[in-house]
This record gives sequence, C-alpha cells and structure tokens, in this order.
Amino acid sequence: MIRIHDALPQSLQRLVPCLSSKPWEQKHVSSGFYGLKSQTRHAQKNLSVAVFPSRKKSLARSRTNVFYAQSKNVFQITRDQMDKSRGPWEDSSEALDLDNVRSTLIRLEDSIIFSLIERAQFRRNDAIYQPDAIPVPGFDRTSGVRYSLLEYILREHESLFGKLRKYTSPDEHAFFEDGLPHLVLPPLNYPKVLSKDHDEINVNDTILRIYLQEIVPSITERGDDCNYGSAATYDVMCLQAISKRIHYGKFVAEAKFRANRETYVPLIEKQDAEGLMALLTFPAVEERVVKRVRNKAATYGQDIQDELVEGIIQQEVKYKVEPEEVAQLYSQWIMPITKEVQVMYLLRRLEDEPPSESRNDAT
Ligand SMILES: O=C(O)C(=O)C[C@]1(C(=O)O)C=C[C@@H](O)C=C1
Repeated sequence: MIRIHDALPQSLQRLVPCLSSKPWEQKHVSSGFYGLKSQTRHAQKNLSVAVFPSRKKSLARSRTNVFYAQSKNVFQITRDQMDKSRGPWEDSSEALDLDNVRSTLIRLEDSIIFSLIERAQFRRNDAIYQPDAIPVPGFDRTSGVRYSLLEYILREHESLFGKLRKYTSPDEHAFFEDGLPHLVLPPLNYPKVLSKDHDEINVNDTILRIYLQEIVPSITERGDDCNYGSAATYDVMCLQAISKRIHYGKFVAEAKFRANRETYVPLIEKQDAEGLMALLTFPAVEERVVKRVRNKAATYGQDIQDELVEGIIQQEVKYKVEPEEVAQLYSQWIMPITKEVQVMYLLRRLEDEPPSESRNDAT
C-alpha cells in the first residue's frame, strides 16, 4: 500500500498539506487504465487528490480550484477553465502512450500465469464443463438445458460483481452479457478514451472456446479429483485474466492510432483489415513477449527454497505449468486474438468522427 503523502510530487507535498495539518483520509486505491491510482479526500478542506505514482503526476481539486502537479511544477487552474479546456476526448495522451499501455500488458501476464498455475494443481475434471453433469440451479433460457458448473459460476460471478459496476469499466467485458444485473452503485463517469461503441467488441465467446478446447487440456492432467469447486473457481480467474488482456487490445489500438493517425486513417477508410493487421504487428515485440512469459512461467512455477541454489533455473525442475505451454498459449492464441481485437476496433475507429476531408487535422 502506498502512502499517499509520499506519492505526491514534492511540489504538491509542500502546497497541499499546508492547507491543514489534519491527516488525509484515504478513500480509494485502484488500478485502472491510468495505472495505479489513489484518491484521497481531505474532509476539512473538501479537497480531493488523485495520485498517479507511476506517472509522477497528481491532481488536487477543491470546489473551485484544481492544482495539477507534474514533476516539480504545480499549476493552478479554476474548475471552469478545466471544464472548458476539455474536448470531447479526454487528454489521456500520457495514459495512451504505447509504452504505458504495453506496461499494463506486462502486468497482466502475471495475473494470467498465476491463475494458470493455480488451475493446474487440479485434474482436468471434465464434469465441470459438461452441461447438466453437476446439478447446479440454473438453466439455459432457450434450450432448457442445465448449465455446466463453469457457466453457472461464471454467471454468478458476473451477476455479483456486475452489481458493483465492474462491467461499466471500459477494460472489463462480461462473458454472459445477457445475465448482467442492475447496478447497486451509480455508474461512474469514465473519461472518454476509447471510441464510441467500443463495448460492442467482445470476443469472450472465442476466448471461452479456446480455453476449453486448447488451454485446459494443455495445462492439466487428465482425470477427476472431485475438486470441482476449486478448479472451476480458478477457471473463472484464468478466463477473466485472459479476457482482460485480450480486450486491452482496444487501448493498444487507440494508442497506435493516436501516434500514427495519418497512416491509419487511409487504411480505415478503405476498411483494409489486412493492411491494419500488418501495420500494428511488431514481430520483434512478439518475440520478446514470448520469451518473457516463458521465463516468468519457469520462475513462478518452481518451488523456491529458503536457500537459493546458484543456477537453480538450469536444474531439473518440475514446473507447476510447463513454461513452453505458456509460451505457446501466448504465441498461438493470446497475441493473435489481441491483434484481432485491435483490427476490429480500428475498423470502426472513425465512426465516432464527423466525415471530413480534414480528418488528419483533428486531434
Ligand atoms: O505491443 C504491441 O504493439 C501490441 O500490439 C501487443 C502485441 C501483443 O499482443 O503482445 C500484439 C501485436 C504486436 O505485434 C506486438 C505485441
């Protein structure tokens, strides 16, 4: 847990605390598409602070003023000025810097690999995936067939977390959108970073199919150990981590589009999917991703002893998940589907903008 005060750039540390000596009350720490973000509210001064430690940037807002600090500089603007300066798109240039977006993809690798390791400790347990094999209290509306245990747990999970507005976040996608509940918390006003209707792009059907047909068989041993609840719970974790990573392709695509608009626009206008795919593909980056996830799977998937033996990586090790399986999962499925999401997103990227000859001038 970061200490808010420590995370503030020095200049804002000097400016903001002098308004009162009362301690700051921490309200909220979250990680979103801006990276780790903390929000605090200063009860006495009605001042709230949002800190983006990884960006060395913070915002302090009162009812009338906004202090914006970056590195050693502090700017003060009125809320009015801030509202007027906001265009239809938020200034998310920093958040959408390709290096920052890629660092989120790197962080998501850890969630995927850890969930796979957890799932792999149990047998395949095919009964989890067969409709009607386990008597869950849920039936398909059209066919009347009882859900599989996995579908039941996934629907229940989405129903609970959906109430807490999980699926209103632009980086979350439900597997069963038909089952999403009413919100019990009011919707949040997310900054507009992605283009309109981006939420119509949802490839979770493909992800679920690949997970069941390819991934589960590659990471688990055949057989049934009756640990249905645990195994299905980790299936949900794996699916959600993979889904988040793949749909993050929308942010990757938006970053690439903003950085290289004049090259993307003609391809989008021609609806040239192949051209877009070629433009957004970086084989050297893909090679590095595969190497890195192989190394991570080898490192996280070992039993680490209290005494580290030199050269442990080279020793005969029984990995919890074969590093090569994780490498292949990335090269065969995760990266190709992430790229498909990028192409789908880009093909629709200009729908949000007025048709104009001066498209290349828009910011
Ligand atoms: O890093 C990028 O540029 C991405 O588009 C992400 C990604 C990936 O899925 O990891 C996909 C396509 C590129 O060829 C390289 C990597």
